[in-house]
Amino acid sequence: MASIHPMVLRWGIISTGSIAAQFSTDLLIDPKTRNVHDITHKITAVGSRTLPKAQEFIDTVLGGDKSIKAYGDYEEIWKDDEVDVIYIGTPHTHHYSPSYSALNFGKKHVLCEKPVTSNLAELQYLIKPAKLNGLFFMEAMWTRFLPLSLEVKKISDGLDGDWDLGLPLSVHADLSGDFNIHNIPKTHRILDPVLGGGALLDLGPYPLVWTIMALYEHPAFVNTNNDGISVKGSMLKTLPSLGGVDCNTSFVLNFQSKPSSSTPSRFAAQATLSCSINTESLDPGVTIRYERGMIKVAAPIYVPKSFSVVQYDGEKKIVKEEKREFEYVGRGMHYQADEVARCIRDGKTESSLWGHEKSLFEMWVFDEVCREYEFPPGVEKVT
Ligand SMILES: NC(=O)C1=CN([C@@H]2O[C@H](COP(=O)(O)OP(=O)(O)OC[C@H]3O[C@@H](n4cnc5c(N)ncnc54)[C@H](OP(=O)(O)O)[C@@H]3O)[C@@H](O)[C@H]2O)C=CC1
Ligand SMILES: O=C1OC[C@@H](O)[C@H](O)[C@H]1O
Repeated sequence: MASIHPMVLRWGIISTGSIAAQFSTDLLIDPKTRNVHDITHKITAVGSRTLPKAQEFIDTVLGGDKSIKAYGDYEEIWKDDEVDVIYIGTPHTHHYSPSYSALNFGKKHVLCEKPVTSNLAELQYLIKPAKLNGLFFMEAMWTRFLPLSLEVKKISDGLDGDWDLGLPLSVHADLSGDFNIHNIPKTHRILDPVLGGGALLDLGPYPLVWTIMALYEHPAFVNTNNDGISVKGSMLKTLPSLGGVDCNTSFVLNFQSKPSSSTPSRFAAQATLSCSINTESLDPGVTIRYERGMIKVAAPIYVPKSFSVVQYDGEKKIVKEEKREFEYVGRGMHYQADEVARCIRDGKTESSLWGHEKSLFEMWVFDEVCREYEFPPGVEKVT
């Protein structure tokens, strides 16, 4: 519905790397061109470790807009009264400190890149000041907000009247990328253990988000403090000369819950997930099998452009099939930004689609998978 006075959310951007540029570019798209009329986004400040980089980012990515302030450190961003919410796009192991300062000292809302922290303990420590200060805080799990994801979820949950696939039985999901690991500098964030290098923390969030959508959030899965969920992981690491980070990681999650009054069948499903930094993704990147059908999501699973669904009869004969394709204005990172704006406007401290509980679950899973991996001393700020 059109609003006469769209709420203007003022963003401060922390860091000037590749994803900060992509996210900021999506923020610049006029929401009206996306048929969004109730909120709008304005970047008011950019903070970098060096002032020239902040200014260069404004000049090259943000069209040289003179109204945007450039800062030569991150602290100035959370001190700025013209910033409502801070976007953090630093490497994984540098998510905790700026998030903590913004929430605790700056009393600013925060959207922080994935993985939200290096471990579960760090995340638990961030949620405390967020709650205490009544601030919105979310991991930038943009995939959860894509229109494609919302449609897959409706079918998967049995809420699309045209489809009746039954309960999910299994998820297979992979996100990989050939980062050319033998030829990039050892200081690249994908290899450097100090920056949280390796496959799991960088790519693992995406196979997991599809599992969370299909299984963890399924209306028939009754979750009692994760009691019905088990995790096992296996990591193949790079040679020490390449940092010794995880190169190929697989993890399996079992979800089981007893029948409830609303769901007479027992919920039992397995997710088999993988991520690699030395090879391409599998395509389709996600396959979800159900009692009476299957959904396949095309790679890349962080921003898929199509999915297909089939439904079977009792003899496993296909009775119905469909492929749906999607196009997004920009990269598609604005859907999560719109969610942030609406939550803040409505006084919410977390999103109902990707709230603290889901990020806590993600970091718990990663801690379990990482049992055989140790960060260099001092990298984890809370243990
Ligand atoms: N949602 C998505 O699709 C994607 C998310 N990401 C996430 O975003 C984060 C950043 O990734 P990406 O943009 O590719 O990384 P880049 O290396 O391109 O950028 C990271 C930026 O962080 C800042 N920074 C702060 N401390 C350090 C440090 N010690 N070493 C290096 N840079 C530092 C730098 O900005 P400055 O010098 O200005 O301070 C740098 O430009 C990761 O956590 C990743 O998981 C990445 C890609 C896609
Ligand atoms: O979030 C991400 O998605 C795309 C990948 O290429 C990137 O490394 C990762 O950080």
